[in-house]
Amino acid sequence: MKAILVLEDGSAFEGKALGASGTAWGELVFNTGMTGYQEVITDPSYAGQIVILTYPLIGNYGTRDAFSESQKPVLRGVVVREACERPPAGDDGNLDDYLKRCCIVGIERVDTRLLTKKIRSCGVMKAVLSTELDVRDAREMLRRQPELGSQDLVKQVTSKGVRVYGEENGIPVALMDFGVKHNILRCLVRRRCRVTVFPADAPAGSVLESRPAGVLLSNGPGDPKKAGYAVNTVRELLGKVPVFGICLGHQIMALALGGDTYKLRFGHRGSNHPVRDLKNGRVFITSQNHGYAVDGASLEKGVEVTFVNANDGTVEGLEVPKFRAFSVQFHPEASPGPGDTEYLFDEFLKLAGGEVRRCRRILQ
Ligand SMILES: NC(=O)CC[C@H](N)C(=O)O
Repeated sequence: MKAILVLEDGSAFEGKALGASGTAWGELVFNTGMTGYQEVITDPSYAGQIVILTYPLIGNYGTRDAFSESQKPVLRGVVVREACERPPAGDDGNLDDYLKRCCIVGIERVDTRLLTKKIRSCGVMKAVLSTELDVRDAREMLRRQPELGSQDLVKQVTSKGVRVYGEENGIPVALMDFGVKHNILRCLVRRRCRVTVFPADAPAGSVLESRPAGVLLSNGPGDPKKAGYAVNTVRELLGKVPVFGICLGHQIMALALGGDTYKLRFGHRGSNHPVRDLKNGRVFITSQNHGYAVDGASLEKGVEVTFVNANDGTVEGLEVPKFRAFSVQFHPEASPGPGDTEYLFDEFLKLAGGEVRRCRRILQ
């Protein structure tokens, strides 16, 4: 079956249908990771987006439940050069079957290099991916769609109620779920945390009532400014309990501290983005997936920049010693990508552990 991809700039591409049939529109972005396609496809931060996977062969080691970063993918579509039809035996099906099962439309046999270069020079844009429409109808549909940045996508992916993970007597950590990737939970549980997951609109009072030793602000989709309710909550939490923000959590923390965020032209999405630790000059290779960034010039005194992107100099990390709070734009939980910065969970637990000791002293 044939599929088409029509871009906001009027260009149209024809390829072979991959996954479910149907029509989807979204913001067209690209991810440069060579592996980890299932983790990318199931990352809730891609809500509302059609993702081009730039590595030319995708699906070559099949799919497995264990690779998923959420219950089900919420991205709108997938674009690849070539999808492997017959991955090695023992996997839970090929990419085509997987996307069909998840009702996600895709397209293959399109020039992903050309598409990526287009986005790199013109910036991210809206696109329609369809197995049903002709190019004219797809263009017409595209004209009627709102800007993605105008929507609160966190509401669509956050958990509905409070959930608890990990051992009963573990370090109590509260997690604000803006669209959390499973591996963040795994990284905490592996470190003997008892994680209480709160919906994005939970009030600060309820979070503090769980007596957390630290609060983790998760990754998530969309423009951080559209989650104003979460910014207010984080403003109330700061200073009362150690805070660690990851990606959207980092951006929300920056807004809560009075800073500003802006949209990048085409974002950072991939598994090999170098960041420089400003404390010691060390460079780490990180996993990234973001379209917005914190404006370094907007930060008030007392808010320190800890990491910068070694490619474009954008802000990659913040620290506020007086609030025992820090945050990173990249993904220390990786999945996909290198685990170089997983040590940041240990740093967080050192801050939180301090809190546990402090609480014990007060209780004695
Ligand atoms: N992975 C994330 O948390 C992404 C954060 C935000 N939605 C952005 O695109 O910048």
